[in-house]
Amino acid sequence: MAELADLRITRLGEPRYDSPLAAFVAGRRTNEHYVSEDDRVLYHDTVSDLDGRAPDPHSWPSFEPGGPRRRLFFAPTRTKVGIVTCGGLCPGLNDVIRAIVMELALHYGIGEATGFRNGYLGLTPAGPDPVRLTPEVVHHINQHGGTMLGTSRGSQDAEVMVDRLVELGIDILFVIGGDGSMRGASKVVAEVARRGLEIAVIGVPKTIDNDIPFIGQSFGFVTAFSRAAQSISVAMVEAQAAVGGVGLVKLMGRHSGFIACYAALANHEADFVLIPEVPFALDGPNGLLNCLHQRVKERGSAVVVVAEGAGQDLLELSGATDESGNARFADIGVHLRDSITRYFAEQGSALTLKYVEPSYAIRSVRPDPHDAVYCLRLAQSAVHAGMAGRTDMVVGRRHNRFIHVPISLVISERYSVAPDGDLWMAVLEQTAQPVDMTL
Ligand SMILES: Nc1ncnc2c1ncn2[C@@H]1O[C@H](COP(=O)(O)OP(=O)(O)OP(=O)(O)O)[C@@H](O)[C@H]1O
Ligand SMILES: O=P(O)(O)OC[C@H]1O[C@](O)(CO)[C@@H](O)[C@@H]1O
Ligand SMILES: [Mg+2]
Repeated sequence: MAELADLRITRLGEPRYDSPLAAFVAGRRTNEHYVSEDDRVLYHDTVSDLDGRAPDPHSWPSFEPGGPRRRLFFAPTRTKVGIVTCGGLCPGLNDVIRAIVMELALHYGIGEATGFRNGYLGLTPAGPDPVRLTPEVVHHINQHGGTMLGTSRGSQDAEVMVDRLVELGIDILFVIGGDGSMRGASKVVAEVARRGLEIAVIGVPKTIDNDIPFIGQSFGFVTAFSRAAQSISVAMVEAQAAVGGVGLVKLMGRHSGFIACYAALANHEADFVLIPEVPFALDGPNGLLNCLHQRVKERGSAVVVVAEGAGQDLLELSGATDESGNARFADIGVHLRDSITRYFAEQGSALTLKYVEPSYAIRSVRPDPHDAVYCLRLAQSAVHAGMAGRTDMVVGRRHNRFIHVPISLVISERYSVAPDGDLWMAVLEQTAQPVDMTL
């Protein structure tokens, strides 16, 4: 839960220039489709959340709304902008890059941006040279998945990165990345502030895992779980056609099981969903093996969906990490495949197990139309925020309104599936798996 003070957005200074969009924005008042720039978007959305609060709504926790401002901190046409994409791929990265460049060009008269290549590495002397991003260069990039700028993991020194921004005269840096990238962005902000510079850092939060808090939903997530749902359908068709058919689908989701839950709910085909947030046992009456065996006996086949971070307590962890310090998990998919095979053999039951792991296929694709629109609108919000001199923030959407969220907040915790929440309840209702699979 955040309080009003946690939701304040940092400004580089007083706005100095009239926006080319001023006439368009002037006179608009908050309504169901738009939030005026002087208004705020409430954090809470239930009556009980507001019980006991002071009567003045201005004291309630609320977000600064996204959108164009009448006055700008940076001069239209003269501002220098950098863009970087970091961390794992996600559907829509190219859409965000394209929309930032187009918004800068079309509305603010800024004809080009600097694209830093291969993530934060591109902001250091050891990295590849930056590229010029013009409307012509980015025009068709949204037709492809991935990122035209490339990406990377691995830590870079904030002082070195700020040196590079100063050297190139960058006024606004757009960081398109996940939780790790936002931690990196926060260090860049701190270094910029330490030197007393006027460089804005604006995040566009990206992760197919949907594990970033306070932003509503991350772009690319809908596309990713839609692709994952196709793999579940594949597993179901294979399982149904086989004798003692079991479809086992392993999906991405390091710490948060949103992809597994949504993909499973999408077409009602999963019998068991296993996620990092909810422990399960293999053995025992409610353990996966017995329940799965029963389900196959009753229905002829079954489908198990497992997120990569689920059931790690059942495995031996190596303690290894990737270049960014993220834990490298033991392979729960292979462990389940072997355990199920052994158990069915012990029971003398027929088993045809089809193991499906879509892996990168769910995140390297271009976004579905829903995500493409979301990418575009997040990018436009990010540009408006940067031009108005906001910094140390990311864009998001809450209650269907675009908002500004301090970076400190989005890196303060991880968003995950609540075991007592609506989403997990929906999964339990749809799969009819035991509520507690550890008993
Ligand atoms: N605590 C941190 N401080 C500074 N930089 C960080 C920190 N954590 C991560 N970074 C940097 O941010 C970049 C991306 O981080 P990471 O590889 O964890 O991906 P991410 O942004 O979390 O995206 P995703 O989890 O969706 O793949 C890397 O270059 C990494 O070194
Ligand atoms: O193999 P890579 O590129 O490090 O990415 C894998 C990780 O990235 C994520 O998709 C998050 O972007 C995780 O779910 C997954 O474990
Ligand atoms: Mg991450």
